[in-house]
Amino acid sequence: MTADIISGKELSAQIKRNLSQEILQLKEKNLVPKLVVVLVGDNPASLSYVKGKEKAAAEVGMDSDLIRLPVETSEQELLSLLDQLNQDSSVHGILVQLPLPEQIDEQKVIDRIDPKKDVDGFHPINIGKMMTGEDSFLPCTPYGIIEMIKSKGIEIEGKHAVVIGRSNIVGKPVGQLLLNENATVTYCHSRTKNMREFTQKADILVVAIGRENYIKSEDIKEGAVIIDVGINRTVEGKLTGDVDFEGCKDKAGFITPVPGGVGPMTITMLLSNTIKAAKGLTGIEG
Ligand SMILES: Nc1nc(=O)c2c([nH]1)NC[C@@H]1CN(c3ccc(C(=O)N[C@@H](CCC(=O)O)C(=O)O)cc3)C=[N+]21
Repeated sequence: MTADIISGKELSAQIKRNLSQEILQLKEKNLVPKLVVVLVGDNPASLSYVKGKEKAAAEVGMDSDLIRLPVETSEQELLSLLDQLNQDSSVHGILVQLPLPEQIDEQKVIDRIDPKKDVDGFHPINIGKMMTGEDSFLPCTPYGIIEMIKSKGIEIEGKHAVVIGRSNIVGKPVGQLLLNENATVTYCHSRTKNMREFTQKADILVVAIGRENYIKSEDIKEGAVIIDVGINRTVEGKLTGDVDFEGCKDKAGFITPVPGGVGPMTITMLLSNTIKAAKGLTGIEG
């Protein structure tokens, strides 16, 4: 079998065309959705992601601001900035780029963002609503993954979905969203014994472990849907995922590439969430 490649780049381009249209309509009603990204420190990878977010916002005609703070910023300073942004009615979406320097408690920061402006979907209120299936901001990477699967008309209901990784930003929420779509979900992680017994049974395999070439063709089931969330830099500086793409592409039914897969979709869902926030905060519809 030769896998159908799910291009996050192409799907993103399609979705962004629709988002641009929606923003034009909102602008006619004097609403310009605005995203503020806060970056503490100067980690090069973080800076590169943040630039990607700004570029994507500009592409769809959204306003965005990047607030850069020095690496020695105190927790209190960051919390005060968030209070200001929460109060500022011109700001609809707030994203604090993670990870944060060690003197800052990430959970405290996430908890301080107004849940109505929490376009990352990391606030406990939004996580709770996601679990009960209420309308909420969905975390961007998991949301993008579900959209990628659905874009190919793949049925999720009744499928065995296996998630490798249990982080709060990817593993846990993607499992929850798959469960909301009526999949049977198994979580694997660093303490799982005989992980291959699980991965070989997966109809849908989501890999978010952060290790290059972790999943090889012998680890997957023929025809499976393989979603690669990994972003690893090789010694040569090349970007690769957690899946041996070349090895798996002749066995999988569907597979996502890195780059050009889940990454671009993460940014696109962030834009979508920011439009949702702008509409929710103002009551204006497109
Ligand atoms: N509060 C917060 N929210 C996040 O959403 C968040 C974060 N912190 N911290 C870091 C991770 C990582 N992340 C990526 C987004 C896009 C690409 C992406 O577009 N990648 C391109 C390649 C980009 C390149 O060449 O560097 C691709 O896969 O094709 C990657 C990674 C968002 N994150």
